[in-house]
Amino acid sequence: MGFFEKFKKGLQKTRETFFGKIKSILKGKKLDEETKEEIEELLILSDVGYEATEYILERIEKADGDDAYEALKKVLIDILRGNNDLIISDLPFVISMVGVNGSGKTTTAGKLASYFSKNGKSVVLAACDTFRAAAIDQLKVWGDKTNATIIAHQEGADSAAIAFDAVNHAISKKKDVVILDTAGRLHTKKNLMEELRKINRVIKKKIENAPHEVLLVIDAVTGQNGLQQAKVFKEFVDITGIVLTKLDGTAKGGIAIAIAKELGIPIKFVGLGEGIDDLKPFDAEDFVNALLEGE
Ligand SMILES: Nc1nc2c(ncn2[C@@H]2O[C@H](COP(=O)(O)OP(=O)(O)OP(=O)(O)O)[C@@H](O)[C@H]2O)c(=O)[nH]1
Repeated sequence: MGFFEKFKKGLQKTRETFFGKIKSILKGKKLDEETKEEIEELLILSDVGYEATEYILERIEKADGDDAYEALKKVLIDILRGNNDLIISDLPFVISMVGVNGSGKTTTAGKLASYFSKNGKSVVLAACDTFRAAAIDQLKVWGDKTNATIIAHQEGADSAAIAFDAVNHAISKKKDVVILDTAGRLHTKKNLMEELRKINRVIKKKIENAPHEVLLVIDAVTGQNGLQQAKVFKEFVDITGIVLTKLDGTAKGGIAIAIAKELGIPIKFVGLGEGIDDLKPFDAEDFVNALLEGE
């Protein structure tokens, strides 16, 4: 299945419930009071959020053309587009996965390992979430599936030491990509943020520019709550990209637009299912087309 087909399938609920209705309301028309209210409601219900919704409507009004639908499409693409590609600039390239428990971090680390392997890269997966024994086992299963090397210590071990080992291993064995699966929960928020910073400090001793990417994993199903969590992480950690997971499980996929607009951080990948191939590099145009016109 091509990327666009994947987007279409993954966004089916959001399209059928909300976005798919927009074309018949706006195509070939100007935005008037009545259509404006209809669109506003659809956007808000799909978790686009108040701020982004008002911005979108304002932009359509300013566009002042005869086709409000095309104007809307353009605004959505503008909001979502920018720095969406993950470019491997240095070797070994270190990616840190952060986010709350259950957001899909470990699964996404595994899917990313598969994605890079398929693109001819050798991968090291580091089980830095030592808060939960199951997370370590889960990552080991992904290691088997993807041919990635797993670096893990026992439950409760120092996560920065594991990250350090993983980076060392990658340097000495000339591996291409290191993916750090960090903890999503510790006893306090302060502990968690301290731990993430410590991991960064420690790996910088080996590779100055690492981590090259810090990907914040957000569960789309949690909608506006996920956005609030993201704001907390953003305060403490330099996030370089978002992975929005479980888009297939929600009708409120409009959260992608709220995230891009309010956080100003590019979406780099989206999770469109539980399977190993269900993680896709983000493409704003394909995403918007799949959102608005699936059929
Ligand atoms: N439908 C769907 N399910 C997903 C997607 N991504 C992850 N999941 C599921 O979400 C659940 C939680 O994923 P995990 O990877 O365990 O989440 P986590 O953030 O690592 O959580 P902890 O390991 O508890 O820290 C699993 O059942 C995954 O299969 C997605 O894109 N679509």
